[in-house]
Amino acid sequence: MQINNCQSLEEVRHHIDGLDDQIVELIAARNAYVKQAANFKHSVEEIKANERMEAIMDRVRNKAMEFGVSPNLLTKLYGIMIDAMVESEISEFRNAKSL
Ligand SMILES: C=C(O[C@@H]1C=C(C(=O)O)C=C[C@H]1O)C(=O)O
Repeated sequence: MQINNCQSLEEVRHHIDGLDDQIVELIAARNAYVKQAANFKHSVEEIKANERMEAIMDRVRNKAMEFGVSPNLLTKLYGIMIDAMVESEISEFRNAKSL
């Protein structure tokens, strides 16, 4: 991704706002796929998929280091995000079962 050399605070904030819009859209898309994962699982225990979570954390921490961002920040952000998405996957799973 190209990073512009900004000439004003307004320009900096314009880029930040644009990136925030994309981040929110990406999080919503990610959550939509996580919910679909419920279709392929058979129990709440299976939904939690701890091994997969750990693999994601490793991958994201490595990616963070590649891009010069704190791996601990990414661990915290992903921890919060995955916990919330697992909850939405569990709701999806329970709704599908009660149909
Ligand atoms: C989407 C899945 O289910 C859950 C949600 C995950 C995620 O948010 O990436 C990862 C593992 C599971 O906790 C999956 O098993 O792949």
